Amino acid sequence: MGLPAELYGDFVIEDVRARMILDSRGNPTVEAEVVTRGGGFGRAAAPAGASKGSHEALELRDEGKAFKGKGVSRAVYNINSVIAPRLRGLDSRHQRLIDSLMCQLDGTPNKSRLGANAIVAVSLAVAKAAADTASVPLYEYIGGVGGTFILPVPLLNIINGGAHAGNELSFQEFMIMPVGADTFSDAIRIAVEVYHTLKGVLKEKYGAMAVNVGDEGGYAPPMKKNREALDALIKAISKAGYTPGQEVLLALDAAASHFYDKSRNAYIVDGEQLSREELLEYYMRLVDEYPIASIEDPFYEEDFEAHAELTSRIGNRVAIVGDDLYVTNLERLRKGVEMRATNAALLKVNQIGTLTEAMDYARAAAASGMKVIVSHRSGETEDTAIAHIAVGMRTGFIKTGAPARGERTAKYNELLRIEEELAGDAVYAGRLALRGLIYFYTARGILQA
Ligand SMILES: C=C(OP(=O)(O)O)C(=O)O
Ligand SMILES: [Mg+2]
Repeated sequence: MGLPAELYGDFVIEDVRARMILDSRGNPTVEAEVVTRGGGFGRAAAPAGASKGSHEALELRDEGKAFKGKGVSRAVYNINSVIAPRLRGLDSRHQRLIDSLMCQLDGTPNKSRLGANAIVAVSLAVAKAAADTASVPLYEYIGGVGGTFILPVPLLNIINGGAHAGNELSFQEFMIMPVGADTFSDAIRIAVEVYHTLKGVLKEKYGAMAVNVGDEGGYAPPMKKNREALDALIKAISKAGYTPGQEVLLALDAAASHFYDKSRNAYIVDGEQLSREELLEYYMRLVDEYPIASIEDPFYEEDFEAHAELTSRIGNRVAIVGDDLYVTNLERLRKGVEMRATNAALLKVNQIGTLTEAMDYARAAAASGMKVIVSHRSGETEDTAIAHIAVGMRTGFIKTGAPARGERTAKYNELLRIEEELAGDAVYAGRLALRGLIYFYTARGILQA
């Protein structure tokens, strides 16, 4: 069969170009555009982390004075002068081939020559251009037609701590999961009601300054202990008229590498020094006291054993999620699977650098029974690709900040549009997630976790 020659020609990449734009922290980042012969257009931008895992692919930054050494002119140059000439004339649908060509051109294990920021922007822009040429939305291009799409449960980070805020909270993210809704739009309404109610709760107890926001749009109150944040969330959920543990669950990103003191082999939590065993007990108490459904990076990024211990103790009722632990890297994920380190994996495309590698990682995680959470970075742009990846890959979960700040609402708003577009052909993952019935799209088809 195959497509007629004229149609095949439509998908041919005619141009690839790049520019510097700003991310949500006011830092330069790189944006790529791909144009196909048929007039298809794709534009994508690289996000940037603040609490990065040390095994992430490298984000190439300039060393000169401009932007205090944070510029991206080298990454932009690499797209325009190294990548673009090699991509022109290729079929934009050949994502795997194009991604591996970029990996070859780079030639390093961590994409340090061309920069993962350069590569990820092009990789996503190629997929968007191919989808546009085919006149299908990106989620459909990624996920294919014929199966029910799943609108993900959002994990909304509404209290910011750690590296994302100027307060003393040791955990980085205190999130809510509005599972008790029938639709994604209803889940967002619940989340917004809790977010706004939380503002009042925080003002009342900590004063007006407490509702200044952190990098991901969550409030950054002057709290000292993690339980203060959890108590505030519970109060806000109840005051907004919902039942914690039923309609709304809690989720944490401890981001423990950032409060791990290597020299003492100990964790500094709530101003106290805890051994790995004491931290494990601390988590066990927290999940008994609060309706916590998910804990990301509970231990520092090299301690697979401690993750495995926690997963064996509470993995039957709580998602233990690897972010800095896996950095969207298949090799590290495989080690995690072998050691049963976690039962869930975070997916950040820019941690590894190409859409193909990120999708391989998601499939491998799902095939081993792990839940997959598609994630933004703390430094974001208006790019909405991750909303499409979550729907297309039917991961059932997305974490993309508070329901405020344009770079975060860009993703939630895109999901609202997708929901409307799919109408009855999509289900909201909320109650499915509650019952552990999330379906994953895998290379071999649909798999029930
Ligand atoms: C989103 C996160 O933060 P960052 O982008 O700063 O790594 C995270 O740690 O999950
Ligand atoms: Mg994290």
